Amino acid sequence: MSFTVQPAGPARPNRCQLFGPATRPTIFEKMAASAADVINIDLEDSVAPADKAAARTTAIEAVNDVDWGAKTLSVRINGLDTGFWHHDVIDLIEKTGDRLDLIMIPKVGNAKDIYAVDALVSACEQAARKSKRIGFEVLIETAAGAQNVGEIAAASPRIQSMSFGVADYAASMGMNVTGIGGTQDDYHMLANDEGRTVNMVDPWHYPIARMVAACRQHGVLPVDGPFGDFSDDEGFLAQAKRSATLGCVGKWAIHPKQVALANRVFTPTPAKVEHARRILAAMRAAEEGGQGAAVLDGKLIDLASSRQARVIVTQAELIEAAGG
Ligand SMILES: CC(C)(COP(=O)(O)OP(=O)(O)OC[C@H]1O[C@@H](n2cnc3c(N)ncnc32)[C@H](O)[C@@H]1OP(=O)(O)O)[C@@H](O)C(=O)NCCC(=O)NCCSC(=O)C[C@H](O)C(=O)O
Ligand SMILES: [Mg+2]
Repeated sequence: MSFTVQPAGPARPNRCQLFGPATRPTIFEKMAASAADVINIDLEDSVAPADKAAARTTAIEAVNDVDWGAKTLSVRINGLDTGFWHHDVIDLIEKTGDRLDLIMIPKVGNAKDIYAVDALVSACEQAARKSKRIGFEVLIETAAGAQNVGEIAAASPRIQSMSFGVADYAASMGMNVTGIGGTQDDYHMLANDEGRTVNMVDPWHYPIARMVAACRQHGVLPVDGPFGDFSDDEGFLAQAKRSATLGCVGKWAIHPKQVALANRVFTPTPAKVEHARRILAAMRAAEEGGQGAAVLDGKLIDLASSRQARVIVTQAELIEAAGG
C-alpha cells in the first residue's frame, strides 16, 4: 500500500440513476416512486435550446414540490460552453430549499471547469446563506475529459460521483458509431480458425477502466452512463455486468424498465455476500493462527482476498442500511 491512503467514496448506494427531462413534469412522481437510488432531472441534452428557461423553472418546482423520499436528488445543468449553465446554477441554489443534493456537470474537460462551477456555487451558497453544500456529479464524455480524468477527479471535495457518457464520448472521439452504448458490430477480432470466428470486444472498456481508477484514487463513486436501446434488456445487463466487474457502483437508466436491471446487477447476490463472509471468517481464523494465507474451497486466500471480500460485504451492508 502506498503511504497515500486511498479514500473511501461517499457511503450511499448509487446502483441506478434514473434520468428524466425537466420538460416532462408528468413523469416526476413516477421517478420519485421508482426504485432508483439517484434521480437526475435533466436540463441539458434532452431539453431543446428554446425550452431551456421553462425547463429550469419546472426543475426548480420539481425539486421543491415533489416528495423525493430518501433518494439522492440531482439536476444536470447545461455545459460550460453554453449561455445557460450559470443561470442553471444561480437559480437552482437561490430558488430551491435544502432538498437538492447534487448538480451534474456535463462534458467536463479539465479541472478548471470544476473550479469555475465550484466558485459560482460557493458564491451562490454564501449569498443565499445556505448551510447545506451542494455536491457535484461529473460527466466524462469528451476526449479532453477522458485525457484529464485524474485531475478532474481531484478537482473539488464537492465531487461525489463520476459517470461515463458514452454517446457524447463517441461523438467527441470521432467514432464511427451511432446509438447510445452497447455492442458495436464493427469492433471485433477474427480468430485464426478456419471458420474465422468473430470475437466481439468492448470499445468502452478503456475509458471506463480509466475513469474507475481516477475515481478510486480520489474517493469518488464511478458510474456507467446510459444504454439507449431500452428494448434490449440482455444488452443492458451485459454492459452493466462488464462495468460492475470493472469497479463501477451503478449505471444510468433512461427508461423506468432499466431500473430493476441496474439494481439487480449492482446489488451483490446473497450467494456472493455469503462467500465473501466465509473468506473474511477464514482469514480471521488464519490470522489468529499466525497465518497470512489459507485455503478455502481448494483455493488460496490471503489478506488481499479479505480486502476483495470487504468490498462486497461493505456494499451489501450499505444497501441494507439504506432499506435494501
Ligand atoms: C426514452 C423516453 C423518451 C421514453 O418515453 P415514453 O415514450 O413515454 O416511454 P414509455 O411509453 O415506454 O413509458 C412507459 C411508462 O413509463 C413512464 N416513463 C417514461 N420515461 C420515464 C422516466 N424517465 N422516468 C419515469 N417514468 C417514465 C411513462 O410516462 C409511462 O408511464 P405510464 O403511462 O404511467 O405507464 C423516456 O423514458 C425519457 O425521456 N427518458 C429519459 C431521457 C433522458 O433523460 N435523456 C438524457 C440522459 S442520456 C444522455 O444525455 C446521453 C449522455 O449524456 C451521453 O452523452 O451518453
Ligand atoms: Mg452527453
